[in-house]
Amino acid sequence: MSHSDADIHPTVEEAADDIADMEIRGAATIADAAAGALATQAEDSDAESPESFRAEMRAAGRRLRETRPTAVSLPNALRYVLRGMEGRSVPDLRESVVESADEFQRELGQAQDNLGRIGANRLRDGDTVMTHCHSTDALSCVEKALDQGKEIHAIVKETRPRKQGHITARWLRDMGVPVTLIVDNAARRYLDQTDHVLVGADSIAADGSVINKVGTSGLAVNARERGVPVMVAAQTLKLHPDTMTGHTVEIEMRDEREVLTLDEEEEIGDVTVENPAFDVTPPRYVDAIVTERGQFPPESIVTLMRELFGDQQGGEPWEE
Ligand SMILES: O=C(COP(=O)(O)O)[C@H](O)[C@H](O)COP(=O)(O)O
Repeated sequence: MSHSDADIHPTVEEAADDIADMEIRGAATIADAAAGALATQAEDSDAESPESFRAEMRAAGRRLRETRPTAVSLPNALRYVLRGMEGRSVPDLRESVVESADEFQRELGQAQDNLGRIGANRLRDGDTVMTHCHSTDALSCVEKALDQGKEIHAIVKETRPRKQGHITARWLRDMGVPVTLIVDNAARRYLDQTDHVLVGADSIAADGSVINKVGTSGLAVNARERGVPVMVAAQTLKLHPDTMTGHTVEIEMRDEREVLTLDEEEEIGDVTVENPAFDVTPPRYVDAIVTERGQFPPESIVTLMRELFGDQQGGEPWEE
């Protein structure tokens, strides 16, 4: 690496590209990768002064931050690691970043395990869950239920346009769960055979709204109409601190080519394609948000947010 103040490590560039291209995807996995990339930036830095080290870390943080806007786990991870940066010399700063990234990654894994155990208690022996997209937090609940000796079945929504349902189907098969894969449009029909809708979250807002893969809100409304409870598995890393002061969560709009190929467009003719990646499920359609700190009705999540973020003031650590 050269000695310029804002040198971004190739590992950070690669992680940022992979997050933007969804080679690395899912809120928890994105956060884990971002923390790991910051640790590499720190470890390999040849900055000669504390100022240039800090400038490098901020530049790396900004590069990662700009990849995808909706999953708050990403800025929450960057805040955790960069706020842990302390020391007066480059070696001290380096050590603090590496330690803080390590601690973040350990806590993330631990939170997912704890959340899984709490969520598993909602599932009974023989239950069928319906999933949407691919959520490691949601699958942790199924895994822990299996550990408790329960038999669980899954109806897995394909999840157009990227078909993350295929990843979920593979993970569940690896756990030994019988899987029925359905197209998204069949979900309402199969709710009659479903005991729980089980999804993850990219962000949870202060009013208890759940921001998750587009299609989650329609599924939740249908589930309410059919009397099927909706369970959202989301570790506290998914709580969005800015929403406590009235900010809304930005919904990522992705490339139209995920929906319509060039060949298809040539056949149809010129049309406008909209491809929002996420949507907002209002709290009244959600029965429980399961976190590593316990399960909450969505309306009361703000209390937990105040406890966790109440004292956080000031600018973003990658902008300072
Ligand atoms: O919506 C998605 C992934 O969207 P994308 O595929 O566009 O990233 C997942 O449900 C959440 O990120 C939660 O996942 P996890 O529980 O693993 O954090």
